[in-house]
Amino acid sequence: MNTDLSQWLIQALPYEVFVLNREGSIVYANDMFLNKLGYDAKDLNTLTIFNINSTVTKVSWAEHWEHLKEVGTDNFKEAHQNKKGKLYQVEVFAQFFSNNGNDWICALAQDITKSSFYNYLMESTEHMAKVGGWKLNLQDGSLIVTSEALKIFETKDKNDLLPGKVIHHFMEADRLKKLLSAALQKGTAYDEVLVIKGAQGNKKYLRCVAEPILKGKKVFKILGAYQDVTEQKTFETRLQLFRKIINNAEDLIYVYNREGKLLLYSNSVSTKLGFTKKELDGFTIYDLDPKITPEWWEGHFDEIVEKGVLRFEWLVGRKDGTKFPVDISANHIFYDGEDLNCAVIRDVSERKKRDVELFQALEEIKSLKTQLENENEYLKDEINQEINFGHIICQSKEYQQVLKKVDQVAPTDTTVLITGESGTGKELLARAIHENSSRKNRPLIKINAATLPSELIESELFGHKKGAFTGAVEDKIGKFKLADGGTIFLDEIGELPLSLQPKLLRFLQEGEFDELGSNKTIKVDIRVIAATNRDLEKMVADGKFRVDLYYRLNVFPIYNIPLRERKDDIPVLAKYFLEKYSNKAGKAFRRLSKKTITALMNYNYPGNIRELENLIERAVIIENGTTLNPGSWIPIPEIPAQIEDFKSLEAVQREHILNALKQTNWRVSGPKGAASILEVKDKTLFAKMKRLGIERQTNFR
Ligand SMILES: Nc1ncnc2c1ncn2[C@@H]1O[C@H](COP(=O)(O)OP(=O)(O)OP(=O)(O)O)[C@@H](O)[C@H]1O
Repeated sequence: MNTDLSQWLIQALPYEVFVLNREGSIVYANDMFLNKLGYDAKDLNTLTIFNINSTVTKVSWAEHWEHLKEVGTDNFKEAHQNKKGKLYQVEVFAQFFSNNGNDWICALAQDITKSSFYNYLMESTEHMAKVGGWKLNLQDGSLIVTSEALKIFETKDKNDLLPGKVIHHFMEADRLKKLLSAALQKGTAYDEVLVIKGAQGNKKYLRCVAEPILKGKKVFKILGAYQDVTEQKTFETRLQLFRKIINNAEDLIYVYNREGKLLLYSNSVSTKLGFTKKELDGFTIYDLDPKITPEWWEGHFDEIVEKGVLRFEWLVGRKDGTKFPVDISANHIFYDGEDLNCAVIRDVSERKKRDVELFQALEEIKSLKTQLENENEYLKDEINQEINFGHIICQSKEYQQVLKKVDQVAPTDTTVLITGESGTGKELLARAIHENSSRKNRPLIKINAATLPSELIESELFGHKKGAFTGAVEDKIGKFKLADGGTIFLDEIGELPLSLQPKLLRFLQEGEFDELGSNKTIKVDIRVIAATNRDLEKMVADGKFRVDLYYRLNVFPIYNIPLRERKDDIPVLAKYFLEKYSNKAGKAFRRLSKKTITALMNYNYPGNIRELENLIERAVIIENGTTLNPGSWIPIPEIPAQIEDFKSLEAVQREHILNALKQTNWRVSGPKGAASILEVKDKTLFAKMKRLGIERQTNFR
């Protein structure tokens, strides 16, 4: 090769060519070298390796020289610096020459800045975006894949990514197979997210994209990419899950900003409150709760921001205007540069209802407990009184008639008035009525108006509140409340003070009363049985008993006949009492002698059965043996029609006139008047009435 040709060749090569001597001086360089580094040919006298590569030192150059001398050639990458100081990357091919005792290194350098930077950039970007590319040439079947694509499939063999093989990485292999064959055969592009299984069995979501390139109608290349979107997908799935949780929540979930605008809400807000989503989308807190003012909201929002979370009770309104109680937990969230209020609202209607029910039940239990305690107290007192009820002894036809009435009225709720002399067994009848009624499992409460001081009767009957009067140091439950559900037995009703009669009347009419010192009306369900040994009709006539009350009580009267009018009962009663007191006293009496019975039958018993009972009790104490014979204890029969039994003339007249007036309904004059019946002049009768103090009791009739 001649010198010109070799010179031309060196200049024409697409490389920077330069020759260096042992000292590192550049003794020759082609134009490309000079141009690239910004030097002239005349600079070659002074230019050294140290000018173009600032990292080379004298020592490293000497080592490099020796190394090349030994190995002959070498290939490496370096950074060259141009005259202005700018660096660029080069790939160098260096060769050691020796000629006539002169040694040189000849180097060929190529600027690789562009290719290496873009490669680096591409690789880093692919890695950051987790995108691996591939290109399939259908002409020769060759496949090019990027290193990131291999990483995604966790393989080193690019052939693993050939269509026939890559499908096996996928969990839905058939899906990808279909997509690939459509791309290969018809040139159909695709962009889908599919799942592969990683080496550790972990799921990876891949976005698979393919872009076929066609020549005419024929597919000749396919460009594609796989992107690992597992993170996004997991995030997305989690987001969907959170959304689902929020939307399925029973609780109402709202997110508001400071202006009160509703930014987000759970489905329950719409379903529970009755607003459409369209309505809610434009809502503010003020639309949802018109009670809220901007000042309140501002203060509330500040408090949430300050405290992080606030819990409180509230009433939430539905679209139809109804409201329900809720527990609210309002949480502060700082999101996207903005303070938000995320409120979780729980409907507590059921709980509140249960609380009220529980409270009511507790109150009921409390009141039942007090009632039971009171009943218990009462019953204890009753037991101490040793009343012998349940043993109604009867043989006479007369008394059987009385008991028949008891049988008839017992099952009803009708008010009963038992009249009769003292000791005839009125209380026994009252108990028999109660025991044979549906109320028998509830108490029979007895109150005797004759045994109580009149000022205490009202509180005893109706109860009082603490402080109702001086001495009322605590609440007292009245007998009426105590008897709720059962029967009240008002013994000696004739003794009830006139002042209290209206209150009893109100109870009989309405079934309600007020406790003393309370304006709360109490309603109870009670059957009333009253008893008296007094002539109530006369008391009415005398203005001592209210006529309206009398009629209310006298719904079903039972007259308890005196013992002298049912003498057939004397033998059986006497035997019953003999056994009772004999047993009690530990005596041996078994029977009464005929004489005793005759003697007992001859007596009239003004004290009725109680008197007979007392007699036998006394006899058992005095006498001994198995048969009770007459003794000092036998009462002497009364002498009938004693002088003191006669009424005065005035009393007889008074009674006679009153009877006539009752007949005429207090009409004195006229053909149907009392004067006409009594065959006296009107004037005479008026005068007599005045003298005898007969006055119509207009307030009761
Ligand atoms: N048929 C009867 N069989 C057995 N004992 C009776 C009978 N009738 C009354 N007694 C008894 O006679 C006594 C007096 O009866 P009770 O107290 O019921 O009379 P009362 O009419 O209510 O008297 P008072 O009007 O004085 O209150 C009681 O011990 C009662 O048990």
